[in-house]
Amino acid sequence: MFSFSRFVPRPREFPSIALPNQVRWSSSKRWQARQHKDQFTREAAVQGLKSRAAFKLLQVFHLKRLVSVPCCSLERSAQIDERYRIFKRGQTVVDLGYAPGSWSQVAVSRTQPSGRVLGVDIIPAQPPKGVSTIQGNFLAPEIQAYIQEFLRDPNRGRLRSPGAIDGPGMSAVETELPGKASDADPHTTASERTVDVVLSDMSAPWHQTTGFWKRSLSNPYNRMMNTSGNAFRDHAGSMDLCNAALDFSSNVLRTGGHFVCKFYQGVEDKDLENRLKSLFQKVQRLKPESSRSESKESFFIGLDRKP
Ligand SMILES: C[S@@+](CC[C@H](N)C(=O)[O-])C[C@H]1O[C@@H](n2cnc3c(N)ncnc32)[C@H](O)[C@@H]1O
Repeated sequence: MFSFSRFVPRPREFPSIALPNQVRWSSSKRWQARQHKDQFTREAAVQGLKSRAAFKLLQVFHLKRLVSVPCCSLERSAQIDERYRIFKRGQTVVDLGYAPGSWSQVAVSRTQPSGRVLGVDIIPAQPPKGVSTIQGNFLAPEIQAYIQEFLRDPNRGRLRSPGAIDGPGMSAVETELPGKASDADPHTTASERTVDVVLSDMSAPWHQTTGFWKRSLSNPYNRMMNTSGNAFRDHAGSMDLCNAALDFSSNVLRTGGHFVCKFYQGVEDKDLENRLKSLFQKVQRLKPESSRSESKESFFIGLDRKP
């Protein structure tokens, strides 16, 4: 149930800098050339993953356990998970900013056959098999209320028949544009918290500058940029998104549940880390190998939500 007409990008909060066409063109060419050479991009294509971002998630979890996994297959990393049990079968995982969907693919592969994975994104995208999705701005209270309503029913979005995601042509379990929901409930009781893992790879979508001719649902990167190139702006935007993801987690995450968020480093990340420490037994800050060294991108992982 996608509708481009209902898609309203988050308003730009800072004035844009107009770039001459040539500059835009050459940076886009550089991006394409770099993607082509990158080992994680190639490996993601070989493994049928929606993007190279999958390796960031795999490595963040494995780094936490001090296991070195330079560029491993989903199968190999599943063996490592078997030992450490970060994801488990049957779990509920919420993937905030899921598009194009490689983190959700990892989550589905770990939680199937009885798990459920809910992806939320502001942009329309073709969800990976086995993933339910809600399209909307996560920062909007009515979207969060809708997500919470979805999660409250523990069977909603769960695969109906085990093994169904392997069937040809099967796509999302449910895909929705939100209708009406009551306001987000900031005071959920422990028994109402149904989520085992919250993932957030959200980064503020800045307005598109190239690739307007593409209209492919499965390649949303051609319509949205994820960083602005301005370190302060990226940091400030990521702090808003991470803090919102953390507030949401405190409402929906079970005791013992886990949280991962990507952020862009800057002056406020220590405050975020302290907030994480008040909710989780263990908190780590990680920079996996697959995260480009020149970027200020980093990850927090919060393990074992306190009661
Ligand atoms: C780096 S991409 C995520 C990649 C994804 N983890 C994967 O594995 O394919 C960041 C996503 O966050 C989404 N996003 C950013 N701000 C958002 C918001 N306020 N609400 C929902 N999604 C948002 C963007 O649209 C974009 O698709």
